[in-house]
Amino acid sequence: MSAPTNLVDVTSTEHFQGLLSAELERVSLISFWAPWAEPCKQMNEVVQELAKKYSAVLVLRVTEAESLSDISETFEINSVPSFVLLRGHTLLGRVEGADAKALSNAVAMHASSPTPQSTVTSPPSESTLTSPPSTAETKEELNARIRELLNQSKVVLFMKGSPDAPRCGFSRKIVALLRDEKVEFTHFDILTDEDVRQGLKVINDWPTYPQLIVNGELVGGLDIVKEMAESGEFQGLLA
Ligand SMILES: N[C@@H](CCC(=O)N[C@@H](CS)C(=O)NCC(=O)O)C(=O)O
Repeated sequence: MSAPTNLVDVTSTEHFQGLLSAELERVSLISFWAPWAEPCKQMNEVVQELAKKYSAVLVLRVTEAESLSDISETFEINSVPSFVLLRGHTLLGRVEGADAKALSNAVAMHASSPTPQSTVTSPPSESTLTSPPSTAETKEELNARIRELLNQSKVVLFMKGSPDAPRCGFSRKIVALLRDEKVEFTHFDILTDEDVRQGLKVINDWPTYPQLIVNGELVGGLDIVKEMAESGEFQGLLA
């Protein structure tokens, strides 16, 4: 039996990011599984059936492996099987354990419609051709707002969630690092504002979060800050 084309085995973090970022409006089901875990076998079949039934949903299988541990950590996966539903990068829901019914219900709730879906995109409706409502923020206004956020304090962390309740493993790690280094910082939760989330990526030419800002300028994400802290360069930057 050939696998449906919307069912993809993730091979690396970059592969995963690329697939998710390709269509930010698409619903994805991420299946975290391991070949050694018996309950995953049965759930793999359920996942395959769901992929067939909802061809508009992108189904990504993440096998438990060191090379993919960043992905599991981001979604705070502690056991397999576990499932996460996203729209683009936004979390819609999660199901833990081999609960076929809960998984089917969750997918049914968020998937727009079962297959067959037309692959032809319908022409934009009239309303999408008109200019945005006057209340919408212009690009200039958004950029000005982002500039203010960048300069709200000497050290600003753009992260997912808050320092006390991070919603991504990378954000959690950078908060721990800043706390270890006894750095005072303010934060902005990019999950609360999609415009800032996407706009800041462009301004800083940096595709991911966390983003650490010192004196209004991007220092980097977790990897860069970690390296700088290890070499002592980071402490110098704050002096
Ligand atoms: N290696 C990166 C990891 C950060 C990362 O991959 N973040 C992802 C997942 S949390 C991200 O922000 N993706 C874009 C988005 O969610 O908008 C770092 O050093 O900061």
